[in-house]
Amino acid sequence: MKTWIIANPSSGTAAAKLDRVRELTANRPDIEVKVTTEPGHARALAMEAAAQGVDRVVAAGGDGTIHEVVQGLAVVQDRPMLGILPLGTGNDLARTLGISADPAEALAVLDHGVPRPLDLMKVEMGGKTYYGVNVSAGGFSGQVNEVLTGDMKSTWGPLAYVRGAMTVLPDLTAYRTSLAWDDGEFEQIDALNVVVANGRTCAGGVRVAPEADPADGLLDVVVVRYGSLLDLAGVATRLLAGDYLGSDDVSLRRVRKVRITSEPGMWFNIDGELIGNEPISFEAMPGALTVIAPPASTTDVPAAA
Ligand SMILES: Nc1ncnc2c1ncn2[C@@H]1O[C@H](COP(=O)(O)OP(=O)(O)OP(=O)(O)O)[C@@H](O)[C@H]1O
Repeated sequence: MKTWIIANPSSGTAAAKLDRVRELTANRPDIEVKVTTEPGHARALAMEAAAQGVDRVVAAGGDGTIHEVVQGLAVVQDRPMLGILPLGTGNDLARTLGISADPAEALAVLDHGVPRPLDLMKVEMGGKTYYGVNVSAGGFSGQVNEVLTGDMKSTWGPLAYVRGAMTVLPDLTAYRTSLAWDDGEFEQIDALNVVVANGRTCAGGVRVAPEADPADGLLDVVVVRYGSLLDLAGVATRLLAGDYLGSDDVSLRRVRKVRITSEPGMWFNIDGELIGNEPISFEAMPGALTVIAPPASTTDVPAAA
């Protein structure tokens, strides 16, 4: 079986781990390591792999790298299987799938793991199409994303999100939000944040969709209502503890499709990459990819550990 590892040398922990990956794969003629040279390169390499009949494409990097690889795989006809080798800061999709951040353990999954279906999210905004694989968030999360700099990420690591949230808190916005659900039903909510999730965590382990199943063919849509600051502090605490779905300010709906418009326009990110603040629509692509996951993947249990 032919495997390409597409590695992003600028991902959070690549400097420390990439040489180890090279070492571990040196005697494997079936595995080629391709190192990206610029943003967008991982997408092109994933498409090239498909064109050359490569069986498995391993995204070696963080969620941004997996996102780029997926942009390539989503648009080809014969999709290679996806593998994941976590070299990022947050590595959130790997957490959901139970893939270790240790290179030797993650590589072992390629030999001993099992192919599992993985849904994608087809996202449309401003006439452009994107494919999300982990989590898309708008509103408060988008505002945090806007203030996050590369420096903040390297200084704070997984805590960068909390640092960013502190910067944004004084500017909390109530978004008059319209949600059109797949059955045509329509809802209006004053929202602080909207999360559309395939995976369970973002920003390095924050459990924004603790019950999401990336193989159920559905999107978990979590809406946090705009409330008093006191309530929001409660939601934030419960969010970090992974039980915010129990809050009266938070609702979860599992759907195939949702279209979201808001006033003012919410800034949305997809898998951590900021895309814009125009109306946005999401549609699940059930089992669009096959991912190689550990035999006992965390998606077998209803909530993340
Ligand atoms: N060779 C490269 N040089 C510079 N940037 C790159 C290169 N290849 C990819 N990128 C960019 O790096 C960013 C992705 O980083 P990635 O998400 O993998 O790491 P991270 O931010 O440390 O991890 P995480 O998202 O899990 O916290 C993407 O925006 C991608 O476009």
